[in-house]
Amino acid sequence: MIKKYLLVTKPGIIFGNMISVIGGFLLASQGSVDFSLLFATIIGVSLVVASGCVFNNYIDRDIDCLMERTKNRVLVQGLISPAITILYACLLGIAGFALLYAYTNLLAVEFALLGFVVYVGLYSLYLKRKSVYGTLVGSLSGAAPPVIGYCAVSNQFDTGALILLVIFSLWQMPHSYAIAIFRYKDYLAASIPVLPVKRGISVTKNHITLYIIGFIVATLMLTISGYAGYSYLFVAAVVGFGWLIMALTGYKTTDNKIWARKLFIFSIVAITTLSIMMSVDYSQVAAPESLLTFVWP
Ligand code: HEM
Ligand SMILES: CC(C)=CCC/C(C)=C/CC/C(C)=C/COP(=O)(O)OP(=O)(O)O
Repeated sequence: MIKKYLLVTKPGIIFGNMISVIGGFLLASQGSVDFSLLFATIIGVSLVVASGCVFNNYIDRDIDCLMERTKNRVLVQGLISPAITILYACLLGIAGFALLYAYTNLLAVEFALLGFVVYVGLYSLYLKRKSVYGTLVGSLSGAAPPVIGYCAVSNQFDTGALILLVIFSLWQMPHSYAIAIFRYKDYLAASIPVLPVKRGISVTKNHITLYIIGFIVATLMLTISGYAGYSYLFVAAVVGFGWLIMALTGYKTTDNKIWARKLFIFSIVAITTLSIMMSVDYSQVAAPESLLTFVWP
């Protein structure tokens, strides 16, 4: 009974985002951690992400039934009624936003709202089905959780927050493209315009290589800008160049599916490792200038 209500929230994605929330939060904390704020931020963001995922699953029922990977999902099987699904998604979202509003700050709430609107509104409702740029727009939503974690502490969108946004946005492109390659038949069957389907696997390999190079530069900028230390820099360089070398083997591989699945698995290892390293190897920076002070209208 309960299991279907857990599965419909995409626990794997929630867990992955939780790691990046903690990474952003601890990076901004710079050693002085407010654990009650951390707990509220983790739960609040997880509830908002869960809400977004339930809405996404509700919206995607018609295409999920066409893909091997998703055809057995809870809503495709009709295990939860549409009305209950919508109510459940709303309750998760209300609880998450209320928690963030009560215990964090308006800037964090605004980034949660941004991530939610981009994921459910722009990506799920429209771009995923209509545009090859859906993944690029979707990556903005996936970059929201670590920025929420960071801003829950900093209460300002400074250079550190911007670098986090860029790191996580760039990371998601090879992550998603690798999936789109090893799940190529699924996306073709569901007519989802991901890059490999629209422009071919060779072009996608070029994009993957360029995005990983951009990702490496962005990850190193955290240390160069004084937000993270040299242990983080070393690990970021090893992980980034390891991922790049793995990507480059794609130009010689005889089996794109196996190569892409390895690249996807490495993407999870990469982002998890970096989230941990930025949590433990921050550096004491002077109070950074705010780049962007969102004000609530
Ligand atoms: C443009 C953004 C993203 C896209 C299009 C995307 C797409 C996907 C897809 C389709 C899967 C299922 C792969 C499979 O099972 O074959 C997946 C798995 C996964 N993704 Fe992403 N993802 C994105 C962002 C993220 C973010 C931001 C995180 C966390 C930081 C994340 C973490 C994971 C994890 C942990 C898995 C494996 C667990 C699972 O399959 O549920 N992804 N991703
Ligand atoms: C604050 C907030 C709500 C942030 C959103 C965090 C989040 C869920 C990021 C993932 C973004 C994304 C495009 C996932 C793929 O969805 P998909 O529909 O392509 O995946 P699927 O085919 O497995 O359903």
